[in-house]
Amino acid sequence: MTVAAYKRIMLKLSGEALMGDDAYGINDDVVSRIVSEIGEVIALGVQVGVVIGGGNIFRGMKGAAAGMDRATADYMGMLATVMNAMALADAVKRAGLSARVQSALRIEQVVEPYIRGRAIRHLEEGRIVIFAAGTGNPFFTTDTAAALRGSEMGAQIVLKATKVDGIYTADPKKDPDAKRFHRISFDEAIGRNLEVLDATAFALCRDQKLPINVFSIFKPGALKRVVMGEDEGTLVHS
Ligand SMILES: Nc1ncnc2c1ncn2[C@@H]1O[C@H](COP(=O)(O)OP(=O)(O)O)[C@@H](O)[C@H]1O
Ligand SMILES: O=c1ccn([C@@H]2O[C@H](COP(=O)(O)OP(=O)(O)O)[C@@H](O)[C@H]2O)c(=O)[nH]1
Repeated sequence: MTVAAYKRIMLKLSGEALMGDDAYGINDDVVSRIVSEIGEVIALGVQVGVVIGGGNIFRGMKGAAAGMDRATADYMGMLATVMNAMALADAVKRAGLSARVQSALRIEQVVEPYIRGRAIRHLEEGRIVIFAAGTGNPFFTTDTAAALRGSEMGAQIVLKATKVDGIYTADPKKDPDAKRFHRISFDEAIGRNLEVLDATAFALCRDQKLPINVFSIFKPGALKRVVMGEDEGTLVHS
């Protein structure tokens, strides 16, 4: 029998990645593929929490840059993550798996509020818990929400599925000579000011000794490889 390296994981899915090649919103094929990959790790007996982004619909910084009040724009960004969470949960259910959405902002006619003990119970029951509305606070990101919920849930690792296949010496979209790290320590990642995750998320994970793996959301099978402890993407360690 194949044995996963982790019993409980916190997966951060970028909102923008859900768009696929579309200009906006949620691409059904992309979401179905992600769901089937999550299904593969659930089948290994791994408990899966998901923190979902909202960048495909609204980003607070963009609103603020256009002259909006930053906190107002950030609340709009958090609401965008609730829509993504609902779409993902719906796709999970269509795939025959079980999911619950918990929101950091109260919106109870729509989804459950975030209640830590209840979320842990859902995970123990084998349900995928989708954490919506980030941390519930403006001026934060969903990367930080993944670090926070990962810590609260007692996850053994935070997995950031994103547009690049790991952490590079510089932004690989801007610098073609950038080299990928297989492993990097928190101190080095923070010291080098690498922008692939925000500093708050890095710092929280470092304090909690919660490792992070950054890998490509577009690479089929990458999630399972990470969960099996194989060399995939970049591991950030203490
Ligand atoms: N050193 C780096 N290594 C890898 N990616 C980097 C680095 N610096 C900046 N990036 C950029 O960070 C992006 C991922 O961060 P972000 O856009 O916040 O992702 P997400 O939407 O998945 O949260 C990548 O698409 C990449 O262009
Ligand atoms: O704790 C949080 C998490 C998110 N956001 C807002 O929600 C938006 C969408 O989240 P994010 O940019 O992290 O999504 P992603 O990049 O993963 O698509 C952000 O731009 C912020 O405006 C916030 O204010 N607080």
